[in-house]
Amino acid sequence: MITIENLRKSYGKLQVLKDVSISFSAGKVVSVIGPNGAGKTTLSKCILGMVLPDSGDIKIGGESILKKFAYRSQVGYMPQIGKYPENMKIRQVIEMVRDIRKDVKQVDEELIGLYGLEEMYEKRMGALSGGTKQKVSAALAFMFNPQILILDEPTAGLDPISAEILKCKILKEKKRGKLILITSHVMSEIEEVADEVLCIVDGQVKFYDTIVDIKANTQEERLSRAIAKVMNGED
Ligand SMILES: Nc1ncnc2c1ncn2[C@@H]1O[C@H](COP(=O)(O)OP(=O)(O)OP(=O)(O)O)[C@@H](O)[C@H]1O
Repeated sequence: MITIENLRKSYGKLQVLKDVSISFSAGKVVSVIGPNGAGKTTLSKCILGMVLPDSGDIKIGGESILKKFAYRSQVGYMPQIGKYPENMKIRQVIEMVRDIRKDVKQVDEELIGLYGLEEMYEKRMGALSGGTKQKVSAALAFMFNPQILILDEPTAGLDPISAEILKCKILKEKKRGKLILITSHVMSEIEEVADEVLCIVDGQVKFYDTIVDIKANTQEERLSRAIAKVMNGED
């Protein structure tokens, strides 16, 4: 579904992505892990078209997406921290985005309902708690039925019940054939929702494997220990 070929990106003298090549298939949840500053968000932003790589290519369904726009309607994004106009009400933000995406006839409002956002529609974005803002971001990411979802630390800041709702939604959409890339540092969460783990260290792919194989190869039941073993080269 997504093929990344020899991707490189530098910010000034800092080389953030160093020749990254990888393919992701539909119907999978892939957890993107790695130390702070490893290049995870930069990779996501390249796929989203928010950052232009210096060289290499990204293909979706076999076609290069670089400098193209139409494909973006197929990619939903939930940022780590959503930035919204402080004075707009939740209702206005949702209406505005719906207006931009008038082409989509069947909107998915499940998260709006499950998070009870309608009851808070008249609250201004600037007055919301961090967690409620996250719920708005999650609802918007899933709203237009994108084939690809990129979720950056999606449950950070959500209370346990709200996090559970989001995890169920992720699994439901995966079953419908979507590709979901999740950046997360929470191993228990990765274990619950992901099929595969992509580990990026210092701008390079350290490993990319299924959770089943990572555990089998390291003979570890717990994913955190299995990953620590792979990182230390003990498998
Ligand atoms: N717009 C930018 N200009 C300059 N440097 C940047 C920019 N965006 C990111 N960087 C740098 O690129 C490196 C990789 O950042 P990135 O956000 O991709 O890391 P990450 O793996 O997502 O980290 P984290 O786990 O902390 O979110 C970091 O050193 C960061 O400071």
